[in-house]
Amino acid sequence: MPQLAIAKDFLTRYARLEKRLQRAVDDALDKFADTYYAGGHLEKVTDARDSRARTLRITQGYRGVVLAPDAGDTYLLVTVLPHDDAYAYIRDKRFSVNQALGVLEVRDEGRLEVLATALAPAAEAVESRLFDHVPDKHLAQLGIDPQTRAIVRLLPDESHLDAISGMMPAAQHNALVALSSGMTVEEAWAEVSKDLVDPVGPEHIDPDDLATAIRRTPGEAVFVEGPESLREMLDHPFDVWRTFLHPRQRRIAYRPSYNGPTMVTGGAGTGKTVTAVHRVAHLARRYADGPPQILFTTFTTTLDAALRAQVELLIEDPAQLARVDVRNLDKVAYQVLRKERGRGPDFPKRRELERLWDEAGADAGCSGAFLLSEWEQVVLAQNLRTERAYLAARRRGRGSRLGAEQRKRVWQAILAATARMAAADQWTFVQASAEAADILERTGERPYRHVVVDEAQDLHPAKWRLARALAPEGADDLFIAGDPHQRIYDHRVSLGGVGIDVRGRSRKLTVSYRSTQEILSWAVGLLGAAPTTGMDDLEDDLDAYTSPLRGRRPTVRGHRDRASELAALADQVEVWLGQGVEPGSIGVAARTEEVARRVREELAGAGIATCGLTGGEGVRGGTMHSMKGLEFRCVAAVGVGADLVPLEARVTPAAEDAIAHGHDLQRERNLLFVACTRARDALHVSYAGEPSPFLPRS
Ligand SMILES: Nc1ncnc2c1ncn2[C@@H]1O[C@H](COP(=O)(O)OP(=O)(O)OP(=O)(O)O)[C@@H](O)[C@H]1O
Repeated sequence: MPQLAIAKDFLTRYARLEKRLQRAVDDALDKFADTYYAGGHLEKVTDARDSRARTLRITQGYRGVVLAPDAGDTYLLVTVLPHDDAYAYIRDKRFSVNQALGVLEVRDEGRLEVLATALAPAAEAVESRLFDHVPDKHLAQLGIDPQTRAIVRLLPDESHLDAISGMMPAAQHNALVALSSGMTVEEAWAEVSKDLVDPVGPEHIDPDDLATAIRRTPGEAVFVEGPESLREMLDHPFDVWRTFLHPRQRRIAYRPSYNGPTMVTGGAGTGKTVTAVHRVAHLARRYADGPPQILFTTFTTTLDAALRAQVELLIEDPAQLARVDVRNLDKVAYQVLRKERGRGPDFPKRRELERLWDEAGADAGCSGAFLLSEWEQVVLAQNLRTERAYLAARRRGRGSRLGAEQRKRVWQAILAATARMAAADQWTFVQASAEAADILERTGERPYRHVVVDEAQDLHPAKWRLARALAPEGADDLFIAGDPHQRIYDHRVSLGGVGIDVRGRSRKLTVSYRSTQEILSWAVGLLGAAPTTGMDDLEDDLDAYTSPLRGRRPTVRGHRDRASELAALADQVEVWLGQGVEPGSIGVAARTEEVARRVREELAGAGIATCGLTGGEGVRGGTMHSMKGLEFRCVAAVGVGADLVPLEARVTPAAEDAIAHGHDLQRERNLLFVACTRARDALHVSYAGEPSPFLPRS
């Protein structure tokens, strides 16, 4: 049976082609698919470096590159490129099977040859070279083949190793990076083999067996079952994640079962959401009928729609799809309350509630806003039921200190306000979650079997208690995805504190598929040096966080005043639009509503259509908070000056509470990090007056 495989690069390049060219690719593939066992439409190229490489004619100006075996019947669609680039590719690239790992690899042999000649004098000039201490035997054990070894022996230092990363097979480069960082050969092997789909021994590796090598490399190339599944893939080219999960993501998502709550962490864009969506699909396969068994949830309604769209793309079987509820926890709490009480709770506007709380707070000498947040952030967060418990509670992060007498008055005011809310049947969302969790605890009812939580770092403890109570404790009860570096609200939850134990079941993703390395390295600098505590109470770092994507460094521009900053923003947006970036792929973020509004006015004044961050026609604009969970090709972060970032009104003064001050500053840093890491290809940061102290000094 002939076998057809498609490489990730083919799909990602196809996604970026104009519609006209995509149609031409479709036609060429249709013809090819009809007869591909004969290889009839493929063209052999006389000066091809790898005799198995062929071109597939798409149009006069475009070619597909196909790898065709000498014998057998496996074809790999490698990439699709403008005519000359395709021929240059075929002249320079060679494919091989890694002799230690068994995975498919590709190298730019043309450039490596040039480099070897150029490196020879530099290698002569130094006394010792980077890998002098590593015997050939160890290099071979790690899959470094003789050709690569010849170059490796010439490398004077790590900067040269970095420089050849795009030319040599990725797995071999990873092994060398591991060795150069001081690892032993055993440690380096553990590092490079950890993403293997199936462990292999060299004795089982056939250098000519491309089909098996492709099977061992599902993050880069996969077999398609036939023309229909190829069509299906090409119909959704931007959804590369549906097919090409990184082996680590796949292992986490498709592990048959976990014997308790599981957590996935990782920097922005490492595919936590994607992994969670695949986990949902995996769990859904268990159920053919009955009520929904899986809740997929996150903390805002705006993200619900995006998650639902992804789930619908991935789960094709309507019966399985019907077993999944995608909704945020506020809606779930509403349903639990409605079922219990026969009617749903009413959630008045925050301002309205604050007025009610203002009245209750008059005696205690506190504003309604302060009291309301004291209730939600201390009382409901810690589930305090009595005055005694409140008097003894830690009020971490709450700013102003309260003496015992003052606390008693605050407690009384809270009782009075909550009684008035109860009489009017008014609720806050946090309170509804706390109440729903209590109801489930009391009744023992468990509406779901599995709860999958995305953006977990920002859930209020009451919502965690609800999440915990929604599914019975046991295998696969909770699957949690989040990044503590992206905390942008005040909830610093310890999962242990809400009865969720993820010890031994915590996994980390480190490769960013969204932002380029240039954007990522710059953005990590915004986070500062303070250690971050993860949701499991352990320290979390972004040390191994990298991106395979390369691009331009972010630009940072200072301006005299806001008017000139915004005028320059309009120019920048024009440049992006002129480069062919779709308006909806440009996102502009500001720290405050006020600046976000001025941005939209300025762009509209310059004749550029704008809309909110999540929908509509035009360039998208909004606050940094509402950027969470989104992504854009180009991002402009505006107003990143000392006047707005950090936003003084949101930072507890150090004199009042030093710990709260530190937390608030970190949260402001995280917020800027979140906004900047929404960018895939380009990031532009600007300010008026003095720069934000968070910006790296240039
Ligand atoms: N294995 C993969 N191959 C290609 N693209 C991927 C892969 N995994 C994720 N992506 C893409 O990378 C981007 C980021 O993925 P995702 O939103 O899941 O990351 P995240 O870790 O949840 O990000 P954040 O924490 O910033 O919200 C998306 O465009 C997604 O489609």
